[in-house]
Amino acid sequence: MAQTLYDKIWQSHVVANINEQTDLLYIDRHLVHEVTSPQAFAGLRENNRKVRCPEKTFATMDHNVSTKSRSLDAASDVSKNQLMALAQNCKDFGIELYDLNSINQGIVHVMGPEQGITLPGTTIVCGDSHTSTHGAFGALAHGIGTSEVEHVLATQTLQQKKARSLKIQINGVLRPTVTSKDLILAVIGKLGTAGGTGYVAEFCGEGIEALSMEARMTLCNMSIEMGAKAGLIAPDDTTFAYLEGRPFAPKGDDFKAAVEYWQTLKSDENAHFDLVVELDAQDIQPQVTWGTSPEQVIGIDELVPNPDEEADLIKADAMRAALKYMGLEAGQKLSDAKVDTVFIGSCTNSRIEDLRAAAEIVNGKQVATGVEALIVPGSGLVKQQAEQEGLADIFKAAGFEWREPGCSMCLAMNDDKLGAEKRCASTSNRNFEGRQGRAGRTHLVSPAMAAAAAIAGHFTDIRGAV
Ligand SMILES: CC(C)[C@H](C(=O)O)[C@@H](O)C(=O)O
Ligand code: SF4
Repeated sequence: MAQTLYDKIWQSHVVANINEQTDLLYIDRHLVHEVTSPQAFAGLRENNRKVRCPEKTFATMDHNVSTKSRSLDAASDVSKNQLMALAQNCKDFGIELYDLNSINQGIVHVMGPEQGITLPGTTIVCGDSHTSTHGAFGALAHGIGTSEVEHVLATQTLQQKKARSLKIQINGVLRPTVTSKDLILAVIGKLGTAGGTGYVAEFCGEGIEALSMEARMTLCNMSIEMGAKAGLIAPDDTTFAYLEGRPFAPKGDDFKAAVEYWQTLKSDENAHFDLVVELDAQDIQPQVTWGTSPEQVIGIDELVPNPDEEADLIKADAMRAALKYMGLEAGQKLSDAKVDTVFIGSCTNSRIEDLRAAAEIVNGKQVATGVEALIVPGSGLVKQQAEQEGLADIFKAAGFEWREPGCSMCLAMNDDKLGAEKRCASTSNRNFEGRQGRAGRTHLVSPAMAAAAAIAGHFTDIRGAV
């Protein structure tokens, strides 16, 4: 029977059938960060258990770290305790940890692919919802809860119920300056934040094949924001080229053999999908969210929608609440809203290509007066590369702050908080109330759109700007 990519990965990882819908799956890679792991390790200790496969478990410090300094002491007391607990747990259980002294330290979803830990056809879990990022490599990757973290640490397996399959086909290629961030925002705008609930979404078509690995990661990263369990993209030559030579990727003949297998990892031509959605890449323009949910999004040349014109009364109420919180009026142009803060970072958009795209806009210009703008690279390696390429100098000369890697203002667990009622152009993935700081107003955009907002002091249409 014709199989989807999801079916293939699933089938090759079944350890046991639990019941008709549920299987016990083998987990190839387990990524760990400081926020969702302490109780899991405590559980192991209580039951006198070991980590089953420490060599398949990788940890990094990201959510709580200060981005102003690489010293642990720069973190708040609560954060420092959590970071120190992670260090102790990794030491006690024999797990590789990229701590603040390591150049490999960074946001867990930037670090995994960068190290070649993320490989096609593998199952990957992490106590973090944006684990979906790794699906860009054709890995079945999703977030898990803390009790599941403990289960995977102890057994290297996980009970899972098979999801339905969703195919998102992108016809044609994106226009210049339109990125995969705009594409996924447009998809979420179309399907809604619950549109993917109960599904694993496979992205395919010409528009996907043309994307770089970085762009594919951005896309899969946000598939969780439409409710999907995971995002998937079939691996191809772009994937293999990215992986070759990475520290944990297979080497030499092993790599060749792996590529042969990886080439089989695609949905068969007649594979059945439970739902199929098609989009035309050429129709997509740079996107900006106007509300407090990623689905509340418009193209840069559209007007903020009017709740009075929304037939669904519940939706209309949510729109009114969002407009109030965001300090916006129905019918206004987003380009008229003054931006106070610009955040370029997060596991969605803090990779080298993202920084290159932002630098291209910024080069030779100045951040608008009164705008606070920060760049937080996704990892030590991204930071180093950006410095070597001269990007850091471009940003610093323009008036951006150039920070140390971490999650930072994506969720403001450290000192990087958006001020109350401040408007932020952010390259992150969530614009919920208070996400970046109490009463802060988040607009999700691509790195180039964020960079342009920093220079202009408001949102602008970047088409034709580069
Ligand atoms: C802290 C963690 C549990 C959380 C997540 O799972 O997504 C965080 O990464 C986020 O983005 O909100
Ligand atoms: S960067 Fe943001 S979305 Fe990504 S893992 Fe960190 S907090 Fe979560």
